[in-house]
Amino acid sequence: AYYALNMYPPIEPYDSGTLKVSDIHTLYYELSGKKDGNPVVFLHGGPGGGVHEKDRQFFNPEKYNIILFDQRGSGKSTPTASLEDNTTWDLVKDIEKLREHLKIDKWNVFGGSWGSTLSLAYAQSHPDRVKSLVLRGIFTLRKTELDFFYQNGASHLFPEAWEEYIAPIPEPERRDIVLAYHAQLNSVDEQTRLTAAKAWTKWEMATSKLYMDPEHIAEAENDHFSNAFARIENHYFVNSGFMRDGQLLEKQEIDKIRHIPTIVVQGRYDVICPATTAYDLKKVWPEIELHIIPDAGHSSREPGTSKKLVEATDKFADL
Ligand SMILES: CNCC(=O)c1nnc(C(C)(C)C)o1
Repeated sequence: AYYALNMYPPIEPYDSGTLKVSDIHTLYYELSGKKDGNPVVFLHGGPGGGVHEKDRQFFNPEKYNIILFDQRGSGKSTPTASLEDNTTWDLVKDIEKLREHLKIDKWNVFGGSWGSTLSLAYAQSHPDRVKSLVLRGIFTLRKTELDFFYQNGASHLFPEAWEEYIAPIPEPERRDIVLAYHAQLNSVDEQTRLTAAKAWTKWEMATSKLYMDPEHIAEAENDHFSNAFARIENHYFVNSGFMRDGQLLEKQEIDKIRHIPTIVVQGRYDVICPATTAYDLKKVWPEIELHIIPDAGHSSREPGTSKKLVEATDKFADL
């Protein structure tokens, strides 16, 4: 329950809406907490993961105006799972469109996993709009990062789940599993797409916590969630996030955001976004506060991680 994770109690939005951001894409967003409070925008993971009602609970609702939205093709945004006009830089533009739509000048940014990737890309593109950054499970989509989780690395720690993940891929295609999945996730045959989407998603859900969580794993059985999550993640990964390898960690990029108060929370046993990337970020950006949680994996909702994330948002609540 939320108190065991040191999170704030469940709350309902005080408002929600949709925002048309391109010829085909419309975003779903929702506002919670204090209407005229300190604004914070939550950038969800995946990409393609969508927001979850529990994501509102990382923030003090008496202090923050909490803004959650589903990125292109994710969650309640439409068209679901669409890969058209769906790139990192389209999402960065969407965040600015949402900020202007909500008449916000500057805001705090919170993101984990892919959400940390997008937070860094957004801050480096619009540093003057970012009051603070709280990042979890640092992910910068370098080839080494993708290879570790999707080709050869995490597979050594979760051999049972790995066997299920590679099952849909014929042996000869296993030398590039992400590419092989791209073919199946974009197949003309709907059943092929769905089978691949569930196997892809189950691999991530099975490995996201220090202790495997059957309830979390069962979320992969949700067709709508898995289809969007798998198709959009795979699309971004085969395109290397539409960035140069290591771009977000380049000194010239970090110099643009070095002044922004930033707290990073990283699980020691995160096998999806291993701690080495958070450490590389710290080496190029020593000004950040880096907390490595000794008994956590990748998920935002493991006790040590959620406690530290709430401490971080409490620290920035009056900025
Ligand atoms: C490689 N993807 C990591 C990521 O962004 C992620 N992992 N789990 C999630 C959800 C919480 C959205 C399922 O996102």
